[in-house]
This record gives sequence, structure tokens and C-alpha cells, in this order.
Amino acid sequence: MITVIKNMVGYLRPYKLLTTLFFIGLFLDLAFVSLAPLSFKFMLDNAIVPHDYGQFYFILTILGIAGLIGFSSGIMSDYMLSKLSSRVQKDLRSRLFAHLQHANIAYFQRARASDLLSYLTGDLAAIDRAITVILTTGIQSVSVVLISAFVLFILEWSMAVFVLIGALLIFAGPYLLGGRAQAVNAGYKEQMSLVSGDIQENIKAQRVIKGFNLQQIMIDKFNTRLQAMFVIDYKRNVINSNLERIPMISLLLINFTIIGFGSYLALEGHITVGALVAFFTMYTSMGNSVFNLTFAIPSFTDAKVSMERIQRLLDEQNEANGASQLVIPDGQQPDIRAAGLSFRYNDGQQDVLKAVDLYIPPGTTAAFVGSSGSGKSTMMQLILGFYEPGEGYIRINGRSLQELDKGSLREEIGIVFQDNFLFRGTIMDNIRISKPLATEEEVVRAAARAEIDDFIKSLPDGYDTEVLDDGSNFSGGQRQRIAIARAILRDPPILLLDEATSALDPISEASINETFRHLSHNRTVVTVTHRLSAITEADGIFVFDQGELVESGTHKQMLEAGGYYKELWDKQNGLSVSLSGEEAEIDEHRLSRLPFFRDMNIEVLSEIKGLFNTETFGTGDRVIHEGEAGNKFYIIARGKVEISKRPVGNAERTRLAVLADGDHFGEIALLENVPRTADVTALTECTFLTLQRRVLHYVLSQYPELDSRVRDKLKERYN
Ligand SMILES: Nc1ncnc2c1ncn2[C@@H]1O[C@H](COP(=O)(O)OP(=O)(O)OP(=O)(O)O)[C@@H](O)[C@H]1O
Repeated sequence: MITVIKNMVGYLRPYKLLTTLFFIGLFLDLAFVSLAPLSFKFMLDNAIVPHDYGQFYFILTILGIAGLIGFSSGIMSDYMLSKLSSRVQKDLRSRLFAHLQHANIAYFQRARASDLLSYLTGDLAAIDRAITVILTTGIQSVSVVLISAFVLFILEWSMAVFVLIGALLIFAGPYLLGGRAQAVNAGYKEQMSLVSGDIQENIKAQRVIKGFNLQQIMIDKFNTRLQAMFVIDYKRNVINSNLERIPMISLLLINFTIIGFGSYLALEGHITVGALVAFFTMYTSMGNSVFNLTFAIPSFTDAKVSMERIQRLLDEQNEANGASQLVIPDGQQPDIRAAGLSFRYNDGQQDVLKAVDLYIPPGTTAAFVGSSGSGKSTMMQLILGFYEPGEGYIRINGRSLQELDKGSLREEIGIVFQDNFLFRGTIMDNIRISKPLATEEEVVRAAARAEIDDFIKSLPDGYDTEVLDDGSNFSGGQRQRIAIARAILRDPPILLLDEATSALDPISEASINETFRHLSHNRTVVTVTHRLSAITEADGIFVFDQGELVESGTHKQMLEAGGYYKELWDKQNGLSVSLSGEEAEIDEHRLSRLPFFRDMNIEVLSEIKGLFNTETFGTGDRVIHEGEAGNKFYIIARGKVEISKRPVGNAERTRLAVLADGDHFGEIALLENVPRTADVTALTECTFLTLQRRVLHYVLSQYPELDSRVRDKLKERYN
């Protein structure tokens, strides 16, 4: 209770005048409420018993005037209280939201969105309730109890002692149950945010849920969650009603004692009838107040839990920030250097970047490439200052990121991600968000450079067209171009492109890559991609493998060197996809690099390459189901897939690998009767080249020796 009151005083501190006015109103109101019962004594003893009309009118007038003052003061305090509680709500909400804006990015990965929402809604509402209860029922009841207790002692001390002992009994129950009530309330809030988290996730995942026919699994999972919530909700209701019920029983006991003992004292002539009536009336009003207080106890417990939850969020560390500003003069292009850079996301995790040294000269275009999970995106996030390196440093224009103010760093950067969030609002607002003071002309110019201006102007509402939820009223390519316009509105000296085109269809990809080529003049550009054909012209290519920078140089240099880059290149080279993405081809030389076709006669491979079909899948589509009988082999001509397995008895899938352009899977199906050993799901739009077992074996049957060699090689891989 002390913590709640202490916090509340802190919340009210900025509003001294409002709070003072509130208290003046409140005290005048409750002075009337608590002293009014005394009028019975005066009325009975001074007016009714002696039949004194003068006293009768006098007491009535005083009572009327006091009532009027009390009533108007009550209205004033209500008004002040409404204002105070709304202000406190607004302050807390704004403080929490501002805190979130500066929280470490890792926090958003740990925290559930539903938790954050419940802080800003449910918890603040609980605090609001407690403030209202403390400032009204709380203060009113405590004051009435104190004033009444004082008057009761004056009227008849022996009866007052009974009342006091009873009052202590009233609070004993809530005191003993308090700890448990608090734990149950905290558990309930936790369950509540899990439930809203499930609902949010479910709404977002509807396409996947329907696509994989997961409705029943989702219903069962949700019902299990509801069952856990039901149990804790039931406990919470029981404990809250006990908190209210126990004091009521104590109150009845005191009533009984006072009626008996008081009447005995009056019978014995120790007190007047007026004093007995006044005592009982006063005591009833005090009892009501005590009763009100006990009703307020659950809101205290609730608010205490909410205050602790909110405090945990406010204690969350802000993003680390240096003091010095990065200023890159107009027309200058910065360089980027990393030295001895090591990083891991969590303690206990292996380093995902290991002693990386690299240098990107001013005004050049650099590309980070490597297989999935090799650390390319992590490197990009470190350049953005989203995380602090474990060891080593990154310097931009010679300035270490650790000493820089992150805001000033990001002012100099334009970034385009694979998925760019479009906010609700107009296209104009969405582009302007990166430079709020930009004029309309500047926005239009940026859109023109992102080659989306013509399209926007062709819309009936032009730049005032509303962007629907998540930009769903635009195609992937259009969304991406709006994001590019946003990034270049600042005309940043550094442009970061993180898989910026990999989710797009081949036509959009080609044309956006062209746009990037134009934009890269006079800027330092860093691009992360797994599609090597897009970066052959980069000034420097940095190849990552399992967190290490294993090779760097130009495309030409590294092809000549014949190292890991050449291996990656060979995997993607020899595959082509039509601009529509509907047709793909593979050449016989690329086929000969597949382990089971290795060193096979090139003429036979020319025949086999014609047997491949093209198949396309959308994001989230299941390509292969674990356990089904497979009959096809897949080569990824374009796109990214996840290989996953559902361990027995576990509803959550485990990711085994991510494969992308040039990778292949499912070759075991080229052997007879082998069920699929994992699920394969498309992570982006995918174009595959597929080869049917039947067809392959029909061709190979003409070359018995080759046929058995392929089978042997496949068996070797399977075993
Ligand atoms: N937020 C995170 N928390 C913990 N580990 C992470 C996090 N993000 C990435 N990782 C891990 O760090 C490693 C490098 O990931 P990163 O995303 O940098 O690879 P990448 O080369 O960009 O892969 P992709 O091409 O699939 O995006 C991976 O093993 C990945 O699982």
C-alpha cells in the first residue's frame, strides 16, 4: 500500500495547484459527511427533548448551510479529480511510449507485443482506478474513520474501545491475504497478455493457418491457454471476494456488541439517549467507510502489480548512445571500417561474427554475401548501431560508432530492408517520414528518383492516396519503391540495402536494381544479398561464412581466385529465370555440378535438362510435407526456403536450414519409396526447377550403366 501511495504522490507532483484544490473540496465535503451525524445529538438533547423550537430551527439552518458548502465542494473535488486522473494517465502513457522509442532493439525481440500493449492499456487503467479510489474512497473513508473515532471517544470512550478493536479485526483478513492476492493478480495479468499475444499472432498468421489447415491446432492451443487463464481467474475471483467478505463478518460482530453494550449503558443511565443515537449513527457512518475501504483493497493490489510491471519496462535499458555527433559535410562520402569485430546476440550463443576486418572506401559500393545465417545482416545491423560489438569496432569516417550519438549516425544513413513498413496515412506522409520538414517538391523529387512518381501521380488521389494496413493496397515492388523514396529523401551519404529486392518478382527486381545503380553515384553503398548476379559490378564484395569474413575482392578477382565465392557463384550460375518468374532453365554444365550427375556425359545431361519443369510457390506455401511419398527433386532457381522438422510430440517446428538460389533439395525422392524426411516451406516467392523420378529413370533406362551409378550416388547420400 505504501508503494502505491508513494508512486501516486510522484505522479501527482507536477499538478500541485489542481491537487490542492482537489483536497480543499474533498475535506470540506467530508467534514460535512463525518460531522453531520452529530446533529442528532444536538437535535435530540437540545431541541426535541426540551421542546425548544428556536434550537430546532437554528440547528436545521446550520445543517442546511453546511450541507450546501459540502455539496458544492464535493462537485469541485470531482471535477479536479477527473482532470488529475486523466493527466496522470496521459503522462504515464506518453512516458512509457517515449521510453519504448529509445529502448534497445534487442528488447523488442524479447518482449511480446501483447505485453507492451497491456502496459499501455490494462496496467494504466488499473493505476487509474487505484488513483481514483485512493483519492476518493480512500482519503474520504480514512478521514471519516479518524474523525468519527475521535468523536466516538468523546461521546463514550468504553464503547469506542470496542469499535477500535473491531476495526483492527476488519483489516486483519485483507492483511493476511494480501501477498497471495498480489501473486494471483500478477499471474492473471501475465495470462491475459499471453492470450492477447495469441490472438494478435493468430490474426497476423491467418494466411499460413489456412494454407496449412492449422485451424484445429490453433483452436486446441488457444483452449489450453484459456484453461490456464480460467484457473487463475477463478482463484483471483475467490481471493478478491474473500478480501471483501471477511471484513463484513467482523463488522456484523461489532454491530451486535455496540447494540447490546450501548443499550445497557443507556439503561443504566451512564449515557443519554441522544448520545446513544449519535454514537450509533456516527459508528454506522464510520462502519460504511471502513467497508468502502475494504472494497478498495483489490484495486490497491491490482495497482501495485501494474506499477511493478510498468517500472520493469521503465527500468529497461535505453539504447547505448555516445555523445559526439556524426556530421558528414555535403558532397563528402564517408568510409566504413571494421576491425577485430566480434559479436553475439546472447550470452551463451557462439559468436555470429568472428574477428571481422573490412574496409569500405568512400563513395564505393560494397556487397556482403554468403550463405544463409553467415552473418551478413548482423554486420549491417552493427553498422546501423542497433547492437554494440562484443569486441573490436566499426568506424565511419574514422569515428567509432560507440562514441557517436546514434541519432546523428542514422541521420546520415538511408536504409531499405526486404520488408519495409508502410504506416497508415497518405503516400506523402509515408515518404516524408524520413525528413518531416521536407517540402512537397522534395518528396516528389525523391519519388521520381525512386521511379515511383509516375505511378503515384496516376492514382486518382495521387500523393494523398491512403496507405492501407501494412501497405496492402500496393504491390511488393511499389511498396519497395515508396521505401526507397523514403530512404533517399534525406539524400544520405550512406545507403544500406538489406536484401532490398529479394522478395520481388524478377521484373521489379531488375528495374529496382537499376534504380539502385543510379542512386549509388556519390554515395557509400552497402548491400546485403544472397543473389550474386545483382552485385557483380560492386567495387568490393565481402564473403561471409559462419560469421567469418572468408574472402573479399571484386567479382572478377574472386572468380579467378577460385575460392569460396567461385563455389557460390557456380551454384547460382547456369540457372536462369524469365522476367515473369514463370519459366526457369538450367544448363548442362550446372547439372554436371550436382553430386549425383557429376562427371556424367554432357550429352545425356543436355537431354536431362529438358526434362525439368518450372514450378512456382508463394511466400509461406508448403512445398514438401514431411512423411509424404516424394517423387520429385527440386533446384531453387530463385527464392528462399526453410527446411524444418516437427519433433515427435512437439507442436513447434525446428528450423534445420535455409536454402536459397542455386541450392537443391529432395533428391532422395529420385530413389523409389523413400518418404520425405522434413517439411520445406517457401520463405519468399520461389521458382523451382523440378525433375520427376519417373521421367529421369525413363531416360536413364537407356543408359543402364549411368542409371546404376546415379542410384548408387543417391543411396550414398541417403545413408
Ligand atoms: N536476433 C537474433 N538473436 C539471436 N540470434 C540471431 C538473431 N539474429 C540472427 N541470429 C543468428 O545469427 C546468425 C547470423 O544471422 P544473420 O541474419 O546475420 O545471417 P544472414 O547471413 O544475414 O542470413 P540470411 O541470408 O538468412 O538473412 C545466425 O546463426 C542467426 O541464427
